[in-house]
Amino acid sequence: MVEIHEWDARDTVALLRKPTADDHKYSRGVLGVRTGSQEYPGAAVLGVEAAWRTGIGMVRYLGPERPADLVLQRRPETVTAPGRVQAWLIGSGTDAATRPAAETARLGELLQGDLPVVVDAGALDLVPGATAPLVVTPHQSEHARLRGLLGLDDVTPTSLADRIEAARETAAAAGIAVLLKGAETVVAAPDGWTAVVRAGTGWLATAGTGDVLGGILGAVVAARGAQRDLDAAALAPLAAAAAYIHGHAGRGAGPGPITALDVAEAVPAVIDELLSGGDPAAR
Ligand SMILES: NC(=O)C1=CN([C@@H]2O[C@H](COP(=O)(O)OP(=O)(O)OC[C@H]3O[C@@H](n4cnc5c(N)ncnc54)[C@H](OP(=O)(O)O)[C@@H]3O)[C@@H](O)[C@H]2O)[C@@H](O)CC1
Ligand SMILES: Nc1ncnc2c1ncn2[C@@H]1O[C@H](COP(=O)(O)OP(=O)(O)O)[C@@H](O)[C@H]1O
Repeated sequence: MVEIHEWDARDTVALLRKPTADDHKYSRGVLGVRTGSQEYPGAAVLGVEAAWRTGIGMVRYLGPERPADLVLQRRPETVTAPGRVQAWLIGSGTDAATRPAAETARLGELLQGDLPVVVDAGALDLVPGATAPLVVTPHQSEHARLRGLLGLDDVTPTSLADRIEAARETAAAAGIAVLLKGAETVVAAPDGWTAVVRAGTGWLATAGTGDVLGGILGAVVAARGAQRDLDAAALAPLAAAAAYIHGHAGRGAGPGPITALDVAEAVPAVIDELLSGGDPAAR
């Protein structure tokens, strides 16, 4: 019988860290971001906004010019010069079919590196063969495509039990952490550790909320990566924490219709509540 961890507020706060008098921006974590494209520039803005709102020392945005301009308009604190980072976020707002060869080569280097990488959307095709510690964030259709690339059955399971089984199989086969998005988010580590996160609201089913999740997760990983080395097994609980924060930010952004940017803006209140000993699920 597979043990499934029901992820909660206490699990999440255990992975967060309040800045202290000893901190400076590099010790709090630096996230490198290569997201967005000519076709989907907004995804870059959403991910960068969410990363900043999650609480991080620095975000370096190193994507194309059009999204970079929009990112800087929204968040002038974003650094666009290359330099030291502790984690990468790639793929949101990109399409593998139109990705320039130079970008494929650059992403390939990151995926063969030592730093943890959050892989979303249009970079999921690069997962097979990658050796860096990875956490992938597919929705159901992206997960089915990824499984096909990995030589696994191209299934699109719908029941929770089947989604759990599929996510676990993908994680074990590729040696990566898998965050399978949905109303109930499933997180699986390559060693079999599995969690379900039930934190969201149906209002999250709106364009760009997955890009926001990528930014939250990137920031959580970079913050933790600034403290210690992370392997794929260590990335799975961080993914569950990010999904928990994201779901409760979605709830907090409501009660009514919400946009993806609303979700990013609601993240600080969730983190403050968690670090103050509160339980957003009790609201
Ligand atoms: N403002 C911006 O810049 C934004 C940019 N974005 C960027 O757009 C890019 C394309 O991402 P995408 O998810 O729209 O397209 P893609 O994976 O090709 O979908 C193909 C098929 O998959 C399904 N499907 C989709 N979602 C599902 C779900 N949650 N759960 C289950 N199934 C789902 C659905 O199939 P159906 O169910 O209709 O048969 C759909 O037809 C990507 O880079 C992303 O980051 C977006 O984030 C929006 C905001
Ligand atoms: N019905 C729902 N209930 C709760 N959360 C949902 C629901 N539908 C989608 N979500 C969440 O919203 C996000 C959508 O991500 P994604 O499908 O990648 O959208 P996009 O590509 O537009 O950013 C995921 O975090 C997912 O878990």
